[in-house]
Amino acid sequence: MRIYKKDSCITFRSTKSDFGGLSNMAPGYPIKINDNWVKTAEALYQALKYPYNPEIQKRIIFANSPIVAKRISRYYEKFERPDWLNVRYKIMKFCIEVKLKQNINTFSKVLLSTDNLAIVEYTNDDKVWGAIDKGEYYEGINALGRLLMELREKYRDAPNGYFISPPNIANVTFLGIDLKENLNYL
Ligand SMILES: Nc1nc(O)c(N)c(N[C@@H]2O[C@H](COP(=O)(O)O)[C@@H](O)[C@H]2O)n1
Repeated sequence: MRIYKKDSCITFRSTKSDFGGLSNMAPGYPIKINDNWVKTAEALYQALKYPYNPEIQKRIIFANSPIVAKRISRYYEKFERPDWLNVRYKIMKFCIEVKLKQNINTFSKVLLSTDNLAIVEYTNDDKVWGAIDKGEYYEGINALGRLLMELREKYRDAPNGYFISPPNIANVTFLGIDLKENLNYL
């Protein structure tokens, strides 16, 4: 669990706020995977919970909004890959890396606009991906904020040499295509 003093971090929550582009729910950062457009990083992340079920993946990525994509995903929870809790951080890292790779000008601008401040996803109740309000500070694992900070450093260190690779885990499959073998989305 981490503590973030309010005066030394930037937060995001609503996709319409100043740093809203950092949210996985933010529109305007589409991702193309092997001829299939995925509207948000959230939809890609949710779809990758179901590598063995392309039909569920399609329902998720064709959802009208990322919130609905997440809701549909939750509905099919019992079909989630069994190792999901062990691989979810690597999958999330991959999703935001691809988001940056394919939206390099726009997303890098939002990311770099955070300077060196801590990035925190402020939530009401999700102390895993974000952090909750504790008065003068936020408290949570803030996994998404931390992955975004890592990504910011990686990109800032080598803006012209920003390369990514698929996660080093089994079964990263999207609509029947193994993303570790077919790399044309990179
Ligand atoms: N719908 C929603 N409301 C919030 O307040 C949130 N903080 C989030 N978080 C995002 O949901 C994703 C994680 O989903 P799982 O719980 O692992 O299915 C991730 O993108 C969080 O940033 N969502």
